[in-house]
Amino acid sequence: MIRADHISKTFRLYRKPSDRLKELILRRNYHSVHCALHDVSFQITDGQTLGIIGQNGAGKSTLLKILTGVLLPDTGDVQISGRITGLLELGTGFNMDLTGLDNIRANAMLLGMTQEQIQARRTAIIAFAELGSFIEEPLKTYSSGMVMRLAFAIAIHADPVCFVVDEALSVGDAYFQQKCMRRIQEFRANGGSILFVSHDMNAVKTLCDEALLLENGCVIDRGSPKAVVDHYHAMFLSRSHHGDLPVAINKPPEVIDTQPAQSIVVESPLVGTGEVRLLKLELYNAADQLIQHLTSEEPLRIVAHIQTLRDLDQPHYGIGIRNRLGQSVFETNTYCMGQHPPALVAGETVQVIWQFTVNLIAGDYSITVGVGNRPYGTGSFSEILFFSHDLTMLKIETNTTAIRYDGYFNMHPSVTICTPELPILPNE
Ligand SMILES: Nc1ncnc2c1ncn2[C@@H]1O[C@H](COP(=O)(O)OP(=O)(O)OP(=O)(O)O)[C@@H](O)[C@H]1O
Repeated sequence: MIRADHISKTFRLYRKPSDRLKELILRRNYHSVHCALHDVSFQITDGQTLGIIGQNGAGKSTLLKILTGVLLPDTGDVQISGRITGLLELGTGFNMDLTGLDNIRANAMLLGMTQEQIQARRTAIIAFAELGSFIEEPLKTYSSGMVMRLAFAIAIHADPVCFVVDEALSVGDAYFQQKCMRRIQEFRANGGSILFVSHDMNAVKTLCDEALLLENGCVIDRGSPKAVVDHYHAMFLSRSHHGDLPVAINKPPEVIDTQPAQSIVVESPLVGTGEVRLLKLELYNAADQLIQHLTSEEPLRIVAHIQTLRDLDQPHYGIGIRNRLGQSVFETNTYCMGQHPPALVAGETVQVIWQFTVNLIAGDYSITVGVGNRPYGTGSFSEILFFSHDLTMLKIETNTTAIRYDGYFNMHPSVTICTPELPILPNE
């Protein structure tokens, strides 16, 4: 179990290195203070995977350094019922002049392993790292991927209670990354906790039990990975908004509304200015019946009734389908489709009708709706008027007449089996 209570950390920033010396000698203030973490508290239980997300400079690395004992907090307390290891600051504790073998001993000691433990694990560490004869060469001859292999092998064999998985893992090649991920899954299955720090939001949604969003050193959200990642995306979306009215970010729903959403008025979308309202969102099958269930491979019609409260000169409409984990399986908008929807005047209502054949594997899906004005680039909007996930639920059932397949979509493959022709022997 890991418990962080009210962790805060500030750094002193000096304009020039000489300012530190001046401050010491002249006893005057030559620094400004930067608060990297402010009153951060959380707990990770055994076997839990906690995702930590946030934009560059949000405070993720500082938090990890405090948890792993590399940095001391100014205030607050960390309690860990064992060892926490990971790839943090790749190469920390390695001596580049020593061989891989010598570094195993030195690094494992730094992690607090006893001589007996090091001796017992040495062979397994060497075997896991797969460095061949390089294990007897100095680390300065290693590539960064090779250093990562050694660091991971030591860290995972140090009997941690919590393992930190961060972007440093991506230094490894695809083969070794997969090997590491398998080992991490094993560690987790055996009750180990994982702190997952990544900018890969799909991985956060897939791997984590819970996520924590850091912004300017503060925890601004914590909850299901899907909801927290939505909040994170909403922050980015709202930054691209340049409309007259400010865009508001609302808390995304934790639970998808499973009631038929024939008449929903979404007053507070995930992101929106309040200038556009979604009055109704309806799902229809081929027989024109309002539905929440559909058989895979059948046509679906989604009708979004949208009202604008102000004039829109270049409105565009977006639609998305997400799976149970909140991963986008399909999304597009009228701008990306090369459409030019007509301008709208204040008070006007439009019906945006989307039609698909749903070639999705059976499961629970949800619908995302967006409305923007004034598109630019490859599909961004100067004004984000309405954007919300999980507005209604769609349950896709297996189509027993379709082929059996695994994955996300039925790609409707065709297959040809060729028998190699017999070689033609040259005439003699
Ligand atoms: N040693 C330091 N001295 C001064 N400021 C620091 C120091 N370490 C971090 N900071 C500052 O603290 C803030 C948080 O940095 P941190 O590295 O924790 O962010 P991060 O969320 O890990 O970012 P990234 O996603 O880019 O890795 C940043 O503004 C950074 O400039």
